[in-house]
Amino acid sequence: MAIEVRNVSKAFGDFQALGDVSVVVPDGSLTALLGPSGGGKSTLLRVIAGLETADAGEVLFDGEPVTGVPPQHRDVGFVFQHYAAFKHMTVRDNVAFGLKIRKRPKDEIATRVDELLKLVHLDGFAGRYPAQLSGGQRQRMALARALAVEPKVLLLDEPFGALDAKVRKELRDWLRRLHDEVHVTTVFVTHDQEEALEVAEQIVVINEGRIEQAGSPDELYESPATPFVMGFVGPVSQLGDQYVRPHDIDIHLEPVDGGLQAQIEHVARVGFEARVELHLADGAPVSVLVTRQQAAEQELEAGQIVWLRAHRFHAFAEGELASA
Ligand SMILES: Nc1ncnc2c1ncn2[C@@H]1O[C@H](COP(=O)(O)OP(=O)(O)OP(=O)(O)O)[C@@H](O)[C@H]1O
Repeated sequence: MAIEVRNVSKAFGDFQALGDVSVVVPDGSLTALLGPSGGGKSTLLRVIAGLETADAGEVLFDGEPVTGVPPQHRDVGFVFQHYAAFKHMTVRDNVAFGLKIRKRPKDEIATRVDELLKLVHLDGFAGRYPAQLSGGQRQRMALARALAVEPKVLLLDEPFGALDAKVRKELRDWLRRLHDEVHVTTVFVTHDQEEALEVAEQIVVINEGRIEQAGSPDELYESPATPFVMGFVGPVSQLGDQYVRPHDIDIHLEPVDGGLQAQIEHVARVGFEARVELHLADGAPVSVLVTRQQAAEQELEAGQIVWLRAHRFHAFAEGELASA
């Protein structure tokens, strides 16, 4: 199901959490709402779910306004960061819950729950209780439970936020594969740019209640609309009025046309790359990524004076860099 958010505003008291937000989530897509804490991501997700009412604007599901439709009638599955499982119920019963209250036939429930447990790789865990699962397994159970009633939309609010880095990474890959299998329109909230870039087909960058940019991971990385987006989706340095990715800067040992003089502070060799930290004449820090081979050929070392010139850069009329 396609979702359209049209000119939605939402204030809490005199605080504007969302200001005239418009965004389209294509049918069957996997979309990330990405941005810093307090930017309005959860509020937007909750407005889509019907858990918050917008002050102005509307949400449309497949072209139909859903204003006034309560959450339970919106056909959405919802998973939060801290998933509240029924502790006294087994994994099987937790997943079956939505189907039971919809009074589906018993054998249909059994078949569907088996399918879902397999889908989330918990087939061996049906008889366990939530307390006997790891955090990652519990979130997978939450997803199975949300998927059980075949929602048209899956809304995930930092579903892996409370888990450690390694488990998050596993679940990310898993969510991506799951989406390839079931294709339900999915919107997930994250403040982690790597998570958004790796998992999502579309990323909506939200900051201070406004949409900075919506696009594919490549579009955001290659053609950021604002300095905020550029800084939020990847490392960036400023050379005069140019915003530059570290791998788009060339280091020259002699002065070059348009080159800026800089001094090397530190050279760190990481894998097959070398990260060169420098500062410009005015003291501004710059980070450059070169191949290890280039660092060796140029004999780059701390203290050295070099000249920097970008072979690719972005310039913006206005705006400030995000500090991600
Ligand atoms: N029920 C509420 N009452 C008052 N203020 C609220 C309420 N819900 C959210 N806010 C405020 O609205 C702003 C946006 O909150 P929201 O949760 O949407 O941000 P977020 O981008 O999801 O941030 P986070 O990543 O920290 O969850 C925040 O400043 C928050 O304090």
